[in-house]
Amino acid sequence: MVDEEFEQDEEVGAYLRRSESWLRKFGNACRGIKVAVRAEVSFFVHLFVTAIVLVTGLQLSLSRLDWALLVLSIAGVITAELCNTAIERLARAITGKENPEIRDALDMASGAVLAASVGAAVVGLIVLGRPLLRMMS
Ligand SMILES: Nc1ncnc2c1ncn2[C@@H]1O[C@H](COP(=O)(O)OP(=O)(O)OP(=O)(O)O)[C@@H](O)[C@H]1O
Repeated sequence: MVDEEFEQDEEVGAYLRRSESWLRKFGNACRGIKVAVRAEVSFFVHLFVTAIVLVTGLQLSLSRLDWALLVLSIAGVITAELCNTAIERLARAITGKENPEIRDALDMASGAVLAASVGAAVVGLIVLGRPLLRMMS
């Protein structure tokens, strides 16, 4: 009986510890986003463009699929920008000297942001272009 209660307490304790660790991971992830938004001017540009796209989308009667595409594209750009910022931080922490491998890594990370941004711009044009023209004509 005492053993059973002890086992149950252990299980509850392990469950609480797991939840705490998930909460901590979530907190760390939010902190990462906050640090990146404060440190990178380009984040403000992305957030500004995101706000314009969302407000424009709300004016037009977009389908659920259109909204899904817009949200996915925005998330893709923000994800690429976060990875780029993280790689820049790591590069700075590793060395302040010129290094061809670091140059390649930084340029690839910038390429990821470029690819995600071009993709998002194309999706934005496809999704918002026609309804915007219809609204203006
Ligand atoms: N340690 C390094 N060794 C070699 N090349 C580097 C190094 N640090 C930066 N570079 C080169 O300089 C470019 C700009 O790097 P930097 O980290 O200053 O990015 P940034 O201009 O702040 O870009 P972003 O606007 O994305 O923040 C890199 O893409 C890379 O080509």
